[in-house]
Amino acid sequence: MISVEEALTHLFALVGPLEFETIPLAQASGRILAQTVTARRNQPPFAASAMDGYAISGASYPEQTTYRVIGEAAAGHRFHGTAGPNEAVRIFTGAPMPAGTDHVLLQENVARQDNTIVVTDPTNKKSHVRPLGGDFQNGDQITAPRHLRPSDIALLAAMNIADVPVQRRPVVAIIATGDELVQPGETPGPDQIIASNSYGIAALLEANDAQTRLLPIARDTAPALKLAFDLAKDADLIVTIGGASVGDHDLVGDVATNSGMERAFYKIAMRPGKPLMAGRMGNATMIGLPGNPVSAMVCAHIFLLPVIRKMLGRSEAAAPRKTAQLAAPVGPNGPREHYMRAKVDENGVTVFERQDSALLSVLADANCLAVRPIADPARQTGDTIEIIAL
Ligand SMILES: Nc1nc2c(c(=O)[nH]1)N[C@H]1C(S)=C(S)[C@@H](COP(=O)(O)OP(=O)(O)OC[C@H]3O[C@@H](n4cnc5c(N)ncnc54)[C@H](O)[C@@H]3O)O[C@H]1N2
Ligand code: MOO
Repeated sequence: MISVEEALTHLFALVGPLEFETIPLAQASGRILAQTVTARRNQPPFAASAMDGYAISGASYPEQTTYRVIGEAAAGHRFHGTAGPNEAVRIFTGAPMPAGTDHVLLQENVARQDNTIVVTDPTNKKSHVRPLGGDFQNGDQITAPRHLRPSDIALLAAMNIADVPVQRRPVVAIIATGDELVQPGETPGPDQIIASNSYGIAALLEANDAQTRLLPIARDTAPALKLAFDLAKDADLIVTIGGASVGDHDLVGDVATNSGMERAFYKIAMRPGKPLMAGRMGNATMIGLPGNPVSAMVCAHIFLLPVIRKMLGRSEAAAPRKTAQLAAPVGPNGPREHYMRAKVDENGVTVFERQDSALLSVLADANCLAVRPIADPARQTGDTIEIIAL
């Protein structure tokens, strides 16, 4: 058995960043910017009014209190003349500042009669002008890699970048295996249960920028598994669930090898998740997850997500850990690194009593995994422990 750390090193060696693709801006939210992009314009492209009011020359103000209104500038429609020292141009928010002006009197601060305005409140001395390029300038960059949030989409749009280079999302084929499984919504036979892992894992991967394909459930026969691998061969990553252990019906490893998988490792000193396997299969990476529902989900957090992140062009990094204080004692750990279902809140970390890797209800109650090193002794309330957020 190898350590979790060694397994991650093997996995990182199996995958590299995928190529980028160019997609329309409207589809780019949530994607990872793959190439640094450069603004080819200034924003605003002209000095612009920030308020509705009257544009004047600030040099004369506030001594000058009366101005003659000589025209109008609106957003999208500049005033083409030049304002003299005691002249004003009616202006609206977003309009280019007319030649000869550099200051906007708020309309609330003047009284207008016909074509004359009189300043009624000279205390407001702000210019209310947005300088040319005050937001961004020609040549300013958004640096890759970057997870594009809605505010980035707005900035890209303002920069007039209509097509965005983003990292291609890895395609992950998910194969649930087992004679006992039926799909959610179907009627299980007396010895059957509902396939849950594939749905949980697909949800987790989709939330982390992968595209998932849920393949039909593969029965516990070599031809059924072989067919599943054939169907999955165009994926970037093939994830099997179950059939990974040592039972007579655990055929995934053998069939994968017969289908051309070059194994990188099998079995890790981890709990849950011991019978994990991985290797290369044609152009794809294959990861065989254990069937126990919590084992599969925990392995997805600890191994699949870092692999997906590397495929998306991010640096090689294990699931991020934080430290927290125990809110209740925990017993000693055994010979495998233990990822215990736990809850963290303002009182600290409480490790759940029931840690069987079949218990999805316990996993759903957990908001973190408390990580116990190999042979970690019993720990007391207040001791520091590492956790991984779920
Ligand atoms: N003699 C030994 N037995 C087992 C060992 C061992 O070392 N020696 N390891 C145990 C550990 S640890 C695990 S984890 C499991 C993993 O077994 P498999 O990967 O072969 O998984 P299955 O046997 O196919 O299934 C285990 C369990 O999970 C249920 N399952 C499977 N797939 C799904 C799915 N898609 N959705 C929901 N539930 C699923 C399946 O019905 C079984 O109950 O092996 C131990 N045994
Ligand atoms: O290692 Mo198994 O994955 O404990 O349940």
